[in-house]
Amino acid sequence: MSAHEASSMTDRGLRVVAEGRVQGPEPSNPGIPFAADPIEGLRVNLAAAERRTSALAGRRTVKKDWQAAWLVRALQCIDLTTLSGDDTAGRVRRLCAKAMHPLRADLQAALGLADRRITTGAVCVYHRFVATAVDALQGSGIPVAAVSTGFPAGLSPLATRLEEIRASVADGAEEIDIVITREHALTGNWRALYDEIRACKEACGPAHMKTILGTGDLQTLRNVGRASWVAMMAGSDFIKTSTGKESVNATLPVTLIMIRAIRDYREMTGHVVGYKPAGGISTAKDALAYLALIKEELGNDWLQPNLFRFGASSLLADIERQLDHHVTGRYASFSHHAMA
Ligand SMILES: O=C[C@H](O)COP(=O)(O)O
Repeated sequence: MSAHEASSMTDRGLRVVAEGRVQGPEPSNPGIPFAADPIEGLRVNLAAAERRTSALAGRRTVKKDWQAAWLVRALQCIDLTTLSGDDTAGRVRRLCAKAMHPLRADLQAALGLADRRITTGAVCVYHRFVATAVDALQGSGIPVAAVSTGFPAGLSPLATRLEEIRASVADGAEEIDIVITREHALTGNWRALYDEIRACKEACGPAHMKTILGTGDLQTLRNVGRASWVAMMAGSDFIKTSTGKESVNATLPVTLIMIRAIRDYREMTGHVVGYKPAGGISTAKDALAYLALIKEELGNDWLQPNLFRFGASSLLADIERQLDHHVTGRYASFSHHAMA
């Protein structure tokens, strides 16, 4: 198939990207005073959650000619992440270069998007590399997200975690991904969890706060739902599943519980909270299943980077590979794509 044929084939789908609002509503959540009722009253039906989500992964969620547009949108929602012990300034700079130009120019042109500025949603790094990333991304409008609370365990003293948040904001991070003390959730000490997250929110100042629940550590979906409520009541701008370091990271059933909590919280308070699944999401097919669930449960407003992000280190490579296939009809090897 020629690039021109592929381009007309995807035109209809890509109009969604071209005309869709990339800058839709922002999260706006000042939080509310601690309330025990939404936590104590929360019930979760595990079997129903699994039934609701099991079909998504298998079914063709989007028809072929819309897939390219959905995949480009998924790409725009990625927090392109490197969180390894062997991270270096050089690796972070390469990651930032990729975030600014996530699609090869020929591929972007073949998709009819040559005149669009397509970037990832953010770059996510350890505090040590915030200044490097801010410098590398200068002028791009791409925010830097920092994991700044003794990531990934989050067990350093609260004062140290708050200081780390303030230091990341001072270095230019516009988003802070905080990690909760899982012990508070596991022991039902919801008030302590609320106070801790509230203190982090204050330390974030103008930066958006994404609260990582460490859902794989929380033992039950009910705890996931309750921790989601506490995080939102305490003022989180986003709630996020995982650090990527737990043995189980983002899953669709966990997503269902968290996004329904977002929906119910908005109904109760009018406040809008974003969602970030993270960890282990590495294929375009996975990404499509998440987008389908978000669309069905929260609606189109959440299908844009202001309210939805994938925390992922390798998802971009597969998305680019699938888009390449869409355009050329052939699969390139992973090594063909930069940062693969
Ligand atoms: O928040 C992002 C995660 O740490 C990335 O996890 P991943 O490497 O499994 O994609």
